Amino acid sequence: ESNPHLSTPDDQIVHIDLQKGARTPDFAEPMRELSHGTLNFLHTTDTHGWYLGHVNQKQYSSDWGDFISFAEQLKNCTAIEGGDLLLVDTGDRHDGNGLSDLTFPHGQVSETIFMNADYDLVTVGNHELYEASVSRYEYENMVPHYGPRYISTNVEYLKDDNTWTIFGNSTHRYFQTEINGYHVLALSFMFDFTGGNERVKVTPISEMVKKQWLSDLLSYYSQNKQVDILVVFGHLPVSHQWTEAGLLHHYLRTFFPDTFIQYFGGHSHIRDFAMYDNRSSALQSGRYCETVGFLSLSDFTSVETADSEVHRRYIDFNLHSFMHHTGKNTLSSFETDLGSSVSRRIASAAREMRLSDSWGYVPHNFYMSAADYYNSHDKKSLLRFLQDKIITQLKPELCELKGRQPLYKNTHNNSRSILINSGSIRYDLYKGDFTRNALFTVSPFSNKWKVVPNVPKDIAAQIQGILNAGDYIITGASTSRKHLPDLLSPYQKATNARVASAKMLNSHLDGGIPSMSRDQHVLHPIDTDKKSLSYGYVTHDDFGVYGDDTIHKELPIFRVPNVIASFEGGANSTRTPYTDLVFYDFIQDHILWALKVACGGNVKLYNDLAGNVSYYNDCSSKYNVGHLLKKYVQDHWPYK
Ligand SMILES: O=c1ccn([C@@H]2O[C@H](COP(=O)(O)O)[C@@H](O)[C@H]2O)c(=O)[nH]1
Repeated sequence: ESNPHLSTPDDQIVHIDLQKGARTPDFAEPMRELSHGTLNFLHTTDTHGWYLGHVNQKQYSSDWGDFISFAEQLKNCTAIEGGDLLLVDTGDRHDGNGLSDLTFPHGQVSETIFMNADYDLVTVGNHELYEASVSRYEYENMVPHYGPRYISTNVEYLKDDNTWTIFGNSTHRYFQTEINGYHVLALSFMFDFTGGNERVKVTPISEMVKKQWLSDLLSYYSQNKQVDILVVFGHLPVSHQWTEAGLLHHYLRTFFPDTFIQYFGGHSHIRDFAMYDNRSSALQSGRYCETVGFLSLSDFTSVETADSEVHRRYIDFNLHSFMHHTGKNTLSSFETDLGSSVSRRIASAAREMRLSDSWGYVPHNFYMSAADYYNSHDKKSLLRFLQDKIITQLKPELCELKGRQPLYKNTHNNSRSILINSGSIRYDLYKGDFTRNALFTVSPFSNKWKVVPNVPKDIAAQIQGILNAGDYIITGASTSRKHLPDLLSPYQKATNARVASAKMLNSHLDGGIPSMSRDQHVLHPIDTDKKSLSYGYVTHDDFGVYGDDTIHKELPIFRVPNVIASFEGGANSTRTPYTDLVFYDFIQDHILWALKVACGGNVKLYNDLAGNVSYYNDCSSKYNVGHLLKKYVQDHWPYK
């Protein structure tokens, strides 16, 4: 690689500090600068345990130790220019990476790595709320570690003495910044999450705005205290389409009509920036340690002065970006003692967990939304690959239920269709070693498999179509599925929304180019030399298309289906007219809903089918999608 920094004696250190097998970034990539203000923020969200970095992707190959060095160095840089720097995290710190998911509870080791970062504001995400053991660990370790800096305004925790308390140190934090002495009032709100365990409670924003105690608190601060800025951070998307964000902003403005409000969001895993009015802005900083969000403000304290200056950057999570923005050109001058000790700690945790054990070599990248599932020739579609090659390896087997339930046998040679929700697929599969870590990154969920046996073929053939159809069918059906969890992840929903808006824009401009990005239509100085650019984020937000620090070529995006479905015909000669419908237990309610729709008025048929649902394979730690992938890699892509 042409890397001026690595030609120094320091190059050896690069290889020590990047985690095992990790690729060095391209230090020649073109970069947009940060513009410092008097109040600056670094924001992370939805890290999901990726503290090891993305070893197969040079663009995101830094680890959490590098991030800690970056934050420390940037704090020095902004201080020299007379600015404060605050660090903010908006939750979801596990589920999706071996480092966090190989321990019980999830996050037991990875949280201790995360906690080395000196956050000023930390809060809880929905992934801290699914499992009671995880919520307890978070409440008993992370909350005391960050003390007054860990807050939540609308999430509560049930303590052992059976009393409810706020999930954090307080509902708010009021403090002064170190350098400029700004008076900050911080609040934290999570989206309306209903899937939590029995020890947690989320009060939706629509209910919060009616709470007397909250209105008393806001009145008190607005009338009795100096508030230079309201910082509202939480596990909640910042998009204009997310109605809870608009409701919250409208409510806060009734107490603080002129105060600058800075929002930080998360959950939908995208890079995003929005302006809600001319004295507020909102930043969302992606996912999985791919992005560090940077936001700076100047002239924001008084409505009388000139317009506030707002600047945002989405920083790629690699050493090139981190060193560039802190003006360091050797690794030894960049790394801090704490940063390098955290890198070493991660390496030893990864060794203990054997995260880099690998079973074969993935020959090329497979993409969830950057390849077209609907094009059967698109060899890079992860969803099509999973559908055609991976889930078809499933066999009936019982683990927990062994001896308690008969093992399913396809005695009549039925055909078989296996369905999974696309939301269970969390990340692309990249070219390179298929490691233990990849078992968790592509699909971390430990779901079990169920079967509806003997479904008439014409009924079975409709299920995927019904589940993938647009909302108009769903709301029009007599049996609404509104109460059911989303089949898509929030990220996939955001992707589909982007595809839809790009289609609208394209059809408006030139008669319709399916699934092309808007970047095609934006005149951009760097478009002239796209060949030399690498693929990566090109973010479209309320400020335009220049927010990403590294100048990339944009990957195409394609619509993601709600569910994917394999179909295996069985041997022709003796095939029955029935199909066994096999699916992840997470989507059982959806399957039954779709079955009911497909059965139409034939209530008896539906009742007979639904009454026969049983476990097909309950060995989740051996047969979930991650493990089926591993089996395929061992059989088809072993090391030579
Ligand atoms: O067991 C599970 C749990 C969740 N999902 C999918 O994930 C989203 C939730 O997204 P988060 O970003 O994790 O909050 C849910 O809607 C499902 O699509 C799953 O497939 N299996």
